[in-house]
Amino acid sequence: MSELRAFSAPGKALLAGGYLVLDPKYEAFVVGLSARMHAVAHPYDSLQESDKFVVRVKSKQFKDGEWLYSISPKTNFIPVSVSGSKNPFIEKVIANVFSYFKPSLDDYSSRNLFVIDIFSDDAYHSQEDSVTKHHGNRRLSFHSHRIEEVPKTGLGSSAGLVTVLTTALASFFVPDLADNVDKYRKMIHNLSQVSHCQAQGKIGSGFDVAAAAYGSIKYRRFPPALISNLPEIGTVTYADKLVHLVEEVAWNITIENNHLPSGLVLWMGDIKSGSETVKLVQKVKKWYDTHTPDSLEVYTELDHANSRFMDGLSELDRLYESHDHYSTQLFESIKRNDSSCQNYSEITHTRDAVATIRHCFRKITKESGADIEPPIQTKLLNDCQALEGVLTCLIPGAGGYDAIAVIALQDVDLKAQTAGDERFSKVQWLDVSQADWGVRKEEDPEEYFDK
Ligand SMILES: Nc1ncnc2c1ncn2[C@@H]1O[C@H](COP(=O)(O)OP(=O)(O)O)[C@@H](O)[C@H]1O
Ligand SMILES: C[C@@](O)(CCOP(=O)(O)OP(=O)(O)O)CC(=O)O
Repeated sequence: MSELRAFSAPGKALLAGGYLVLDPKYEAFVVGLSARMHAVAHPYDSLQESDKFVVRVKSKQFKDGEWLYSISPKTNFIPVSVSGSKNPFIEKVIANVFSYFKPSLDDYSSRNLFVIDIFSDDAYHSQEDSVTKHHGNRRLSFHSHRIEEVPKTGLGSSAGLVTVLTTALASFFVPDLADNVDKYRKMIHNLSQVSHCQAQGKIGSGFDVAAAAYGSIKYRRFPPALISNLPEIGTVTYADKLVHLVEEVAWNITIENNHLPSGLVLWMGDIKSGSETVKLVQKVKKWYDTHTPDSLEVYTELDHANSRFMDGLSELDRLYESHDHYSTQLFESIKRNDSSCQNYSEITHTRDAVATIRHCFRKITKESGADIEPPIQTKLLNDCQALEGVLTCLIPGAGGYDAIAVIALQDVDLKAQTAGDERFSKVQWLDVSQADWGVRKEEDPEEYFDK
């Protein structure tokens, strides 16, 4: 490509289906966020040598944020770090995009250097030890530490990175990609799932990658064996098997557009102290296996409550759009958040479903030792639930100590309501909102750079 082009992919919040979504039996609801990961692909450049490709990925907001990989058809597209500095997510994206397109060096002689800049929005990382600077027309935070050392807020930075980098790198091989992201969305999604799984060590359900590719969705995962059955990267059969998996195989996945009701918005509260998803998942799995058949009953109850929660939100969405007397009264009653809410089945259905979800998670917390909704979070959520304009609130994703998610009317200001209130002193409201759209082209790539 002879032109600069920019893409972005959203962060995520898993509102329903934590833990269950690891099993293809259950559906989850994940919301795409306004915090986005960006990749700007530069025009083709050339190396002195013509016996390899080089991919240079720069992430200048982080100390030492530059990774240089060489890659060649002669070694079956195994990326080799040139600078010595490695980033597993970037490495797997390069391996898979090259294995998928199998470019020949002859076709790319004198345009075999691909340069991509990564930019990430503030909400992904703790802003301590960072300086905000204007960069082109954008305000970006620059950190004094390496990417691995900067605390995360849990919005899915690696999934955003993998998805947007896959898109940007693929645009070197697909001339019409930049103007047709939709046409290539499934390919981008499937390739990104493969790379993310390989880099992460095959732990996750892939909901974060699916949200990065598609935005707010109802999601059911693919069978994990699809990816674990691939041969090793660099083996002679890898590229063909990858193409077959991305293009031909039925993934048996559910991805359906789904969003928060109009008139309601998401608030994400960051609680600074983090939780480790991998450890929580291990404890929950152990609890599940040692508590059958009761654990299956809890999962079934959770699954039904998740569906009722999603249905309740859809009902509220339909009502909001109707703008009739009933719906106006209903939304005013959420605004007051007083006993009148009891008169509206749409509100009580949604709240009862969330109460059941939270009850089940507290039960699992107690029996497994995995702090999904520990008492301190219960108290915080109960305090949030009583705020003006709040429909409902819960712990997103794997839960733990790191975040809360609140669904509230669009014109209430939780920041102002909770300011100076000791009960909320640990909560930092993130500057994010729901944003339904998945990976997409950004119209003005020049605006990322100083003129
Ligand atoms: N802006 C970025 N630039 C380069 N690499 C990034 C960036 N954001 C995330 N990563 C990669 O993703 C890793 C974090 O992934 P992970 O632990 O899965 O966190 P998350 O839950 O936010 O996805 C980082 O250590 C780094 O390798
Ligand atoms: C337990 C889970 O079902 C949900 C975890 O959701 P989080 O949003 O907490 O995830 P991380 O950002 O990876 O920490 C695991 C999964 O589905 O991958």
